[in-house]
Amino acid sequence: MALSIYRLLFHSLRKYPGPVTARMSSLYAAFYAFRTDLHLKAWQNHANYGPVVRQGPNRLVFNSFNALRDIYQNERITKSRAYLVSQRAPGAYGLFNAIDRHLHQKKRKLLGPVVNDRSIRTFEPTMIDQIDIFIRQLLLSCQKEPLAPINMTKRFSYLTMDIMGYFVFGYPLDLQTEATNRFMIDATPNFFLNVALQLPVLGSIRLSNYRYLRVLLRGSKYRNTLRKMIRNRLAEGEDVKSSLLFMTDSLRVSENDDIFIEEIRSEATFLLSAGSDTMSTWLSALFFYLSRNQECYQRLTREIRGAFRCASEIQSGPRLANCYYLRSCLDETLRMSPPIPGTLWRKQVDDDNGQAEPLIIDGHHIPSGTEVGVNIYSLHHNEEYFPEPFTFRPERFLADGLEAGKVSKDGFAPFSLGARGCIGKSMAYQEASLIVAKTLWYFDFEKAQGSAGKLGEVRTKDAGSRQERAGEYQIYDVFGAAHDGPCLSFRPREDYVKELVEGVKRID
Ligand code: HEM
Repeated sequence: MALSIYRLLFHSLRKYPGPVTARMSSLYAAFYAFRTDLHLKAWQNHANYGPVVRQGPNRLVFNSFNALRDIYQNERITKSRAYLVSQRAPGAYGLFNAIDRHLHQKKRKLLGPVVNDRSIRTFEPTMIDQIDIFIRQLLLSCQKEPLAPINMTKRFSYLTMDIMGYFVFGYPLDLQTEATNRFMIDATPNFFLNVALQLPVLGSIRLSNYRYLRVLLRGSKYRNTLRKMIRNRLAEGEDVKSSLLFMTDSLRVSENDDIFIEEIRSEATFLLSAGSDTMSTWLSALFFYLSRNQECYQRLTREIRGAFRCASEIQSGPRLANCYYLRSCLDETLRMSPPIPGTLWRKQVDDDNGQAEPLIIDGHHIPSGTEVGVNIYSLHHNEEYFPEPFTFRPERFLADGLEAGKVSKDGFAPFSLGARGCIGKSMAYQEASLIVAKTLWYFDFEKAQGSAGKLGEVRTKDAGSRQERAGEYQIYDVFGAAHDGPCLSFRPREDYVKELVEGVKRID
């Protein structure tokens, strides 16, 4: 009680507005994280309280691109200690939770060659093989039952995890064609992570140090499969072993394979999920918006079908890069339904004497010890930067659209920015562009008939639903985004799918 009164009346952040319960306790944000609508709550709070909101006793969330730059491109700011909840043992850090900036830099340097343009180009044929399997499975579903509703969340989750399985370990998870490994796409651990990230105190307790809790969250099946994938990779020899170096905490290869496997397991878990959950959200949301916005669908289809002469031409290069409308559809989807929709909490680093210089964020002097962040969903729906923010309008990202409202681009940050921004951004655009182009080359699609067709639409009883969200794809904030649907009906373009009919594999 006394603590709550202190936080409301005497705390150094007392002048910042916010819900009373949020100003008194972190449980406020944890509650909405538990409900999976914290992103909507943050957006509502900005509408009610303005561009700076106190979302916890010690936390301020901003809604401006100045704040975005001041926080995420600031060398004196690092991740909040709350990220330590994802640590798996004392002293063991991964790329995601390396709070120390020097350690993070070292790890990032090691990962660099794995995701640079050259290695992504080398990987492209494997990626295209997986996309072709996706296309064949769609075709197979159409042949079994014409216009059958197909749940795109499932299909994209399988596809993107299969791609990451090959990318990280050269391992065939085969989620697209076999049911055996499909437990790998469980979002439960991310849900618990997001709740824990709202409770900074857990960063000190480090819940995930408790082995049994970790097993409970990820399940032994998941852990065993990962172990198999790592062993499989190690069996390929010393060169490959060194290529996994970027995933070790010690930044060296352990002599003992068991320790080595343990070291890379948590980094691998993060990487598999970082590169697949996000992609699945992006693609599911885009197909949702295309199925509801006929003009965009028609324009994009014309662009893709006019850009290539045959399917084998659909690969990275100038033709794909010149599909500007495709790029703007991809960006508009990331804006409306960011795959990481929440607030990435940051904190000022103490200098060598344990002191911190005054920190200024968007003109505000921030007391030391305060955690700060920008909520990506709110920023992307800020009317100042994106007029009619709930309308899917890819044109706003085209060159002439940008000239009309240049400010928009500065308020667009689905991959975050700065030293901790997404390292997989180029690969993500490449993968998404190929998947969309290939699908539209071979198929026409539309929203499925009946109640199945509604899957993925905003439910009016959800918190934060207002009339303007009616055309939005429903995501649930679990650090990444959980979602379901859309269900679509596909029509193969007969002259084009003939070449695919051979080699269709049966789906379970
Ligand atoms: C739609 C696709 C994607 C989106 C929206 C996205 C978004 C993000 C965001 C917002 C972060 C910062 C997280 C934080 O500060 O806590 C991040 C980090 C990261 N992402 Fe992505 N990501 C995507 C795809 C990918 C892919 C395909 C890969 C792998 C190839 C990847 C690998 C990573 C890694 C390794 C980090 C950690 C970087 C670091 O801490 O230095 N991401 N991503």
